[in-house]
Amino acid sequence: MTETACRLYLVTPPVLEPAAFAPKLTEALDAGDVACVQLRLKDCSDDAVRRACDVLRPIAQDRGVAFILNDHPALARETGCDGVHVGQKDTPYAQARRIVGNDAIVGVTCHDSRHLAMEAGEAGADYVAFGAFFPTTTKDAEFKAEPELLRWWSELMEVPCVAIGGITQENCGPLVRAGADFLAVVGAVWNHPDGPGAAVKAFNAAIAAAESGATSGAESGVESTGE
Ligand SMILES: Cc1ncc(COP(=O)(O)OP(=O)(O)O)c(N)n1
Ligand SMILES: Cc1nc(C(=O)O)sc1CCOP(=O)(O)O
Ligand SMILES: [Mg+2]
Repeated sequence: MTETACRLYLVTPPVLEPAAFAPKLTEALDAGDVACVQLRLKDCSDDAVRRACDVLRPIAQDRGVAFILNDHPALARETGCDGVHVGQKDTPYAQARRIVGNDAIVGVTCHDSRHLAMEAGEAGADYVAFGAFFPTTTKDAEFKAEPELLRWWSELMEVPCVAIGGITQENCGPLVRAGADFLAVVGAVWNHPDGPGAAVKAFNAAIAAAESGATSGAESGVESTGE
């Protein structure tokens, strides 16, 4: 499996039934290169999060893919996740770090803000996330980011940056060329008409093409995908 400099960061749908979702996750991870999976469940109980972690975490970790929990540092630690992702309205970075420990991954949403990203990076975040780069139907995204932010960050800083929001196999090229270390994706993988495996393969090809300087078939709009 070819590993590109920019890698795929899968984020789960906000509502899922773990047993039904498990084969989809397996298909995605067995299809190509994925660096990380984030379990992002919204509007559900802590026990539902625990149950989903118990089913889905081993699928990722057995394949050497990091499993990160969104929003819940204490549950991330309790359930053996590799880390946690926190936003600006969630547990503050320093508290999340204290809860999960120094060996775990802590990623921080920074919207379109250089200031928030520098704060998070200086505090010790393992990555900063910028977005939304494109319109998305997965959530009401309040902020809009431009590829130039990724270029500025990656030229100046060592801390990896994640791009998120409406990213597809067709539109990801400029983000890859601007220096995104990871592309975080929901809809374009889980809603892909040919399934999540085909979606991961198409992302891997689009990222490799962007890194080699080519404009891929996907980027030129030849292939169609989910939202
Ligand atoms: C990789 C990544 N980037 C950004 C987010 C968004 O986090 P947040 O702003 O806390 O919003 P919710 O996802 O919690 O709705 C993310 N989850 N992952
Ligand atoms: C969870 C999330 N956070 C965003 C942000 O801008 O911080 S955009 C987003 C949704 C990403 O889903 P999709 O790949 O389907 O657009
Ligand atoms: Mg959050």
